[in-house]
Amino acid sequence: MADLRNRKFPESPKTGAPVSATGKILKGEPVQILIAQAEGGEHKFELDEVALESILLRHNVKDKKCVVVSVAGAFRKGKSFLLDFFLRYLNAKGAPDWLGDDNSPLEGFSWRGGADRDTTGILLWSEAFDVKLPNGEEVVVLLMDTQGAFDSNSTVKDCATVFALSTMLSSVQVYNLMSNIQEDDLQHLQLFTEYGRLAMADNNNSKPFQTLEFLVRDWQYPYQHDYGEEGGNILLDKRLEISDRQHQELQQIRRHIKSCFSRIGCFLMPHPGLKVAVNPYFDGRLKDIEQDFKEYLARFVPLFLAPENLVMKNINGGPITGKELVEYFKAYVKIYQGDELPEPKSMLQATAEANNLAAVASSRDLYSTEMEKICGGEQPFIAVEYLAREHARIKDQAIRLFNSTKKMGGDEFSSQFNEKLEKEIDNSYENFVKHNESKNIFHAARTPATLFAVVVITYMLAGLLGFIGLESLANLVNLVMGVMLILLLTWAYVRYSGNFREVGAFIDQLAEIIWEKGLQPVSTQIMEEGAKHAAKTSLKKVN
Ligand SMILES: Nc1nc2c(ncn2[C@@H]2O[C@H](COP(=O)(O)OP(=O)(O)OP(=O)(O)O)[C@@H](O)[C@H]2O)c(=O)[nH]1
Ligand SMILES: [Mg+2]
Repeated sequence: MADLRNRKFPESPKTGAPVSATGKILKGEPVQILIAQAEGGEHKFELDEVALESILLRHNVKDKKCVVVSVAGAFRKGKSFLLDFFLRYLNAKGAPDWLGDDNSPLEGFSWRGGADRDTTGILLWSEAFDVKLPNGEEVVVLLMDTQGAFDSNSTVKDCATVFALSTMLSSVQVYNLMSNIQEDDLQHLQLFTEYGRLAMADNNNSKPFQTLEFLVRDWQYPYQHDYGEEGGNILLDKRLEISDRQHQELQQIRRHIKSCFSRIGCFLMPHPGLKVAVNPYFDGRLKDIEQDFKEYLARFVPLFLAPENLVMKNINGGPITGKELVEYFKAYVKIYQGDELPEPKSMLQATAEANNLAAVASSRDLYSTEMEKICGGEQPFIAVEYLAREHARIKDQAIRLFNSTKKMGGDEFSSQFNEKLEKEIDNSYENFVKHNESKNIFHAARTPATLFAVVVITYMLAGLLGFIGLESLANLVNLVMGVMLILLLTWAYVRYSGNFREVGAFIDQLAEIIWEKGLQPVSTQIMEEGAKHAAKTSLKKVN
């Protein structure tokens, strides 16, 4: 594919179409605008702004309203192949034999046989097609090809990003499905559109996206529902029907899909024949395609591309020009490159995570309830060692409950939740310890007791110093006593009123320092001396 980054399109003076270096007018080519990158296991998408602007900022596009038709769905299901017929229709400019001759190979967006994915990221056709609406207004039509979902190289996030971006930026999204509309197709649609809706600023309650067309390829039951639009809509009504008898989950999927799109339709396509499906040398020529398929293709394409059926791209209720579309592309891609959106996950991973989180929550509840019984608000202070022993016992009980709860995802997956549980339990143990401490009246009375002791000591010291004539020193000690008294009264006021709590905390800290550095060593010393003295006296008595 041409590298548009380093290439500048000079414009043809007459038509505005890009011209090659040799001056020959190009019919157009697929241009990669969203590039999928996988580096060291990390998947990212990057917008090629130069390539995008080379299409949308051309003078015949930038100020015109745009119609954007995209095809999305699982990989290897003929999306690019179909888009090449869209190209033929637009190139024919209304000619009735637009399907072309029997022997021309099908060209345009890259398509091919084989089991491995072909298209990656998002591509636009380099030419925006000028179309005149029945009311005389000129608009441009853009075609968008997308990376197929669910191939073995893409994560759920990759698939969701491509689908969401193409839905947000197109006016018609063709949801390309094989054989039938299955429940998993609806589930994926729900996941992907929700990922898109999250990224869009929700200015009003209107539906965020425009037209969604379910295109069922290789429809095998025409005897039940006819090929084409009519049969498709009957099938669609059946699949999207909501009834009270349905499970809530099924009802919710259907409600979600209906709430996302302004219009939803369905078309049943016949099988194109074995040459298309399995012949490795098939190059897209019409003579190798079944008549039925060609007939219904000729009905399907104009449903979206005939001038009277075009749907203009609208965002926030207004039509969008090429210039504005560039800005929306940039803004939306940036959202998906950032971290603010939650990561879409596979069904198993999401379920396993929910199971594990629920198990963590019930084990944590068990821990809290049992610990509350031992040292909760109503319970008196208990010895620290006893509390630690009980904590170990109940924590063990909670972890055993977590391990014995049935969870999806396997042991390795659970181990990170086990760690989370342990961390949460340890945190709440710290709180229980603090709470228990606060019930210890000796601890609670430490500040007033310390301050009071200092007041008494300074009072006696001041008296003594006055008695031996050291008046100035006695005054200094009196000053200290006064400060301590003020601190004591302030502390009492803070505790009583609950105001100025930071002042209270400061006094507590000060008292703690006085206790630890001054009173506690002295009192320990006195106690030790006292004990020694008592031991000596009792020894003398015995002798
Ligand atoms: N069975 C069947 N095969 C089709 C149909 N249309 C195209 N094909 C074949 O499907 C194969 C894949 O076509 P592509 O257009 O490359 O498919 P794609 O969905 O774009 O694939 P990716 O780009 O890998 O996502 C080709 O061999 C086509 O011949 C169809 O309606 N039914
Ligand atoms: Mg493709």
